[in-house]
Amino acid sequence: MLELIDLTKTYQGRGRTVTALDRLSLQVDAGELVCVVGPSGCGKTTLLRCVAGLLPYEGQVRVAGRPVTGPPEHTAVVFQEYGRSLFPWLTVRQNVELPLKEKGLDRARRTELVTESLEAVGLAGAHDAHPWQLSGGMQQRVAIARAVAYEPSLLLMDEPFAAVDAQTRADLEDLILRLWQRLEMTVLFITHDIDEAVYLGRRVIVLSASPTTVLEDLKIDLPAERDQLTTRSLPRFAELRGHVYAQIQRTKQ
Ligand SMILES: Nc1ncnc2c1ncn2[C@@H]1O[C@H](COP(=O)(O)OP(=O)(O)OP(=O)(O)O)[C@@H](O)[C@H]1O
Repeated sequence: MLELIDLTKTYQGRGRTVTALDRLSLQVDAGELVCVVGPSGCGKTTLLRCVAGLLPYEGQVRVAGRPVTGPPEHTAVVFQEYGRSLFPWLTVRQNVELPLKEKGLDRARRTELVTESLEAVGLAGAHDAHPWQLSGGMQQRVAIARAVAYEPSLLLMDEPFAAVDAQTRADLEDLILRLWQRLEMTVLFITHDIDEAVYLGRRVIVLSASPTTVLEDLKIDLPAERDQLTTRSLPRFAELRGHVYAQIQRTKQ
């Protein structure tokens, strides 16, 4: 589904060249949920933006076999800044519906998808609210509803829960797990939170410090059914998070 081969990204500016990604290779199969972690500034956002077709790059990025030269088809992105990703002058319903109009779906199908997705994220009663009338966690739910209503085969998430409180974050993590299982999407989830990566991911990709490449591709051998309390108290969970933590510390030395 997703293939990165020798992906390299350099930023040029004011006489300075930053190599954010250095011949990074990675493969994600259809239907996988893969988390990417790494030290601050290592290029996680850069990686996601290359895959989303928002940045030029060197090397190869392919989604469903096609080279990425712009936003790939059947792909949705959820960013960290929910405040900036929703249109404040549109209602919740209109925000979720907009990409469906662009996709050319008829009104009946759009209504069906908007209703279903808002229900799935627990916002069935908020259709006519404006984003600024909602809490941060609710706004991020709208952004998630908008992404899943689009019925993407690839969902890209860039630290989507970094700005919400711990309780909301746990709820949103479980929401993503449910939606992923139900909709059979491929999910690439960027986070700086090691616990979150181990809890959500079936694989965790640990990135090195800049110039960045893949330091480890770790299979998360926890039971498939995850639960905030049970999963996080498993000895294996503690082992895996300790291992990833040590790897990231090592990259900082
Ligand atoms: N537009 C830009 N121009 C120049 N350098 C940039 C630009 N965007 C990012 N960089 C540099 O590229 C590197 C990777 O940045 P990026 O934002 O992708 O990292 P990150 O891992 O997502 O960071 P964080 O964990 O802090 O969110 C950093 O050294 C950053 O300074």
